[in-house]
Amino acid sequence: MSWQPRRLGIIGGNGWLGRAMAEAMLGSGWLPPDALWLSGRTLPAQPLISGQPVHWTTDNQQLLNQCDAVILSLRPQDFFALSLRAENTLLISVMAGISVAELSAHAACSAVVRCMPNAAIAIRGSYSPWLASAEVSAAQRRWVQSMLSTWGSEDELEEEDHLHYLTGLSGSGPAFPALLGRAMSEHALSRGLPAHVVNRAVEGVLVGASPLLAGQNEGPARVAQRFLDYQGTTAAALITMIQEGFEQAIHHGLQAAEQAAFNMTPETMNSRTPDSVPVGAPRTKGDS
Ligand SMILES: NC(=O)C1=CN([C@@H]2O[C@H](COP(=O)(O)OP(=O)(O)OC[C@H]3O[C@@H](n4cnc5c(N)ncnc54)[C@H](O)[C@@H]3O)[C@@H](O)[C@H]2O)C=CC1
Ligand SMILES: O=C(O)[C@@H]1CCC=N1
Repeated sequence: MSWQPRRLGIIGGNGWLGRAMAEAMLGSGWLPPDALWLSGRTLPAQPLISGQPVHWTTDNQQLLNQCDAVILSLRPQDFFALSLRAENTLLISVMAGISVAELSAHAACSAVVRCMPNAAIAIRGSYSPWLASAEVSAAQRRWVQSMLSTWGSEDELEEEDHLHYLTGLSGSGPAFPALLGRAMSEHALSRGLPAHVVNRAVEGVLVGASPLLAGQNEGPARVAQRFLDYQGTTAAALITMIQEGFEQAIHHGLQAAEQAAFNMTPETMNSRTPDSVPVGAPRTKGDS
């Protein structure tokens, strides 16, 4: 048996992710524009890139009345101020750190899905792990899978802790190669190379070489080892980077993101600064 909502809504539909999700679902032909409702605090200054005639509203209740599946795509710190009753709605959250239990309690809704896409939705290349409350039926799960497939690839998870962890690893996704690229650019520019050459060299590394790593389990580890075994100039760079703490910095960064996701409470949401979540700090929410 299949499940199909009459209409799908996105609360926060004018944001970075909201617009990207809408474009992906429309652009793939998965959703007709008339079946999509988007809400924002104000009506958008710009239509969707695709120019498709979707419904826009500033009234979240109107959106809820129209739609039987609704994606929550507002910032976590705006969630608890949102007045929401979604009893008969399949509620799908992309928000970092707001648990299934919190979603369910705040929205008076038992059928809840959490997923964690990343900014690569814009090119339909997101990896989006997700999990569902027990009240989400098998048919609804299949529908969720098909929706997430328009954003890129997906995996259903069993444990919410794993979603908190992946909020950093894959949810932050494009930010990490971007940081690597920034460090490489800064160094090359400091050595006097022309900016256009630096830009093309870094893009070649991050974008051109990435397909080398695609689709292979353990791919990055094998590729790195092959260069280490070669014992050439690349190994000189890798050995120095490893000795200088490259991997430790990555591990600490992922741990900091996990802690930030796990400890997202109304108190921490508005007060997070780069050093406000110490690495290795004890977990404070939940019992695991
Ligand atoms: N940007 C990213 O790369 C990722 C973001 N996320 C999650 O996605 C969610 C959305 O993130 P972004 O799109 O980046 O944020 P954003 O700030 O670009 O968009 C949020 C939108 O929600 C709107 N909004 C706030 N309160 C509202 C209300 N009461 N009713 C209707 N609209 C309201 C804002 O005006 C804004 O347009 C966040 O919870 C974030 O944790 C998850 C994975 C990746
Ligand atoms: O940086 C953030 O808070 C969002 C949530 C997960 C990835 N990006």
